[in-house]
Amino acid sequence: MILEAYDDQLDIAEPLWPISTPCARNGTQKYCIYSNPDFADGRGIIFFTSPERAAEVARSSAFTNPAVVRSVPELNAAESPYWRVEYVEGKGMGMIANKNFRIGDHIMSSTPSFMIDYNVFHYVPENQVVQMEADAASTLPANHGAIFMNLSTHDEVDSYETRVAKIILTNSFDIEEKGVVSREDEEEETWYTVFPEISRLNHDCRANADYHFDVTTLTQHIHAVRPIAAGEEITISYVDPILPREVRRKRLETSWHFPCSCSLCMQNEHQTNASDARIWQILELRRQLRDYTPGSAATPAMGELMVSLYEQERLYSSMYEAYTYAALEYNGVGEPWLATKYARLAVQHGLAAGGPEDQDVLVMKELAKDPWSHWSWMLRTRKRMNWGSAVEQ
Ligand SMILES: C[S@@+](CC[C@H](N)C(=O)[O-])C[C@H]1O[C@@H](n2cnc3c(N)ncnc32)[C@H](O)[C@@H]1O
Repeated sequence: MILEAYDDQLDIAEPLWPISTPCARNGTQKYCIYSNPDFADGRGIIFFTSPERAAEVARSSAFTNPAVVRSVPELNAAESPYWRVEYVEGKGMGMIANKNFRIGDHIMSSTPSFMIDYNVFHYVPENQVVQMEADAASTLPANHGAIFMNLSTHDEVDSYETRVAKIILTNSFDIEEKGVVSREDEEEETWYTVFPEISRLNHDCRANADYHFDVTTLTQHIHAVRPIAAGEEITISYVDPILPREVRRKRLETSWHFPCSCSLCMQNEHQTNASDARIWQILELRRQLRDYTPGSAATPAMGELMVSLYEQERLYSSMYEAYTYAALEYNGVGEPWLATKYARLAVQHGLAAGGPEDQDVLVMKELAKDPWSHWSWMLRTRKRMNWGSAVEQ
């Protein structure tokens, strides 16, 4: 692995990325630090990626039209009437609600400190990644740098370099977005991303808030997915919530290195067995409801059962999935009113959890507008009765 100076890059030059460090090269692959301290009115942002991706990022709307980023409410707020950062027993710092929130209420929004292309971890040796991350962190504007360097490292660290690496490891979200670099022919890419203020949110298997990323503003948004009372801790789920307890616990131990002590993990044996049984039933129902062949056994009653199981399981951030299944089943047998009821609920809950671009939200908006013209109208009936030329087998 060779470290290369920045100035041999072809198409990335000032003022797109005013600050850089030497690049790492591995065969034809090349990965560099691209830092822009002017991003989001002087908040700053760092990318660790290839020159081609950095060039595309710099052409995206968040860079070419700063007004779109500026228009986000509560953007990068260091303090807020909505929340405060406070020590929480057994979890380190956490975020506490300063007011009551209703489902769908916006809590906070933040732009990243770092966005690291996942390929970096495949092509650049670990010690070099650590050194480049450390060099990059020092390019953040002072205020942003101080917030970033104060984030949790989960456990003790002994050097500046390890601190930066551990902060990134402890606080990153996987941002899987087509569109950060928008090339149709590309597979969806993943960016390992730190949003500093949002990093104070601790885990709960039945979280009361959820997040989604807006690619046009490079912003992570947090919304309430159930009513939150002033004084309650605001939480998100670090793992897929639709997993049996032992699997959730193991994932948290392996990936996050803390034992799960949320209310769901601490239930007694009867409650745990009942919860796990519901999870297995949800997974089986999901398989049947996703089956669109003529032989599918899916019915509206299964959609209703799915909604009930999600409610019993307190799957607040996923409720919109259950409503979506129910809406599609009712529409699939020609019940427009119940289909519309569930489609509206799916949109209401989905906007908070998945955001306006979420696939279920888009499909449910269409269904709620006109169930009769929706692709799902009488789909089950048509398939089972083998009606019409549009029937796929
Ligand atoms: C993204 S940070 C969350 C904020 C962190 N507590 C702080 O002090 O900044 C993730 C770290 O918080 C701690 N953490 C988060 N959720 C937790 C939970 N439910 N129980 C115990 N520790 C938790 C773990 O140390 C984890 O590595």
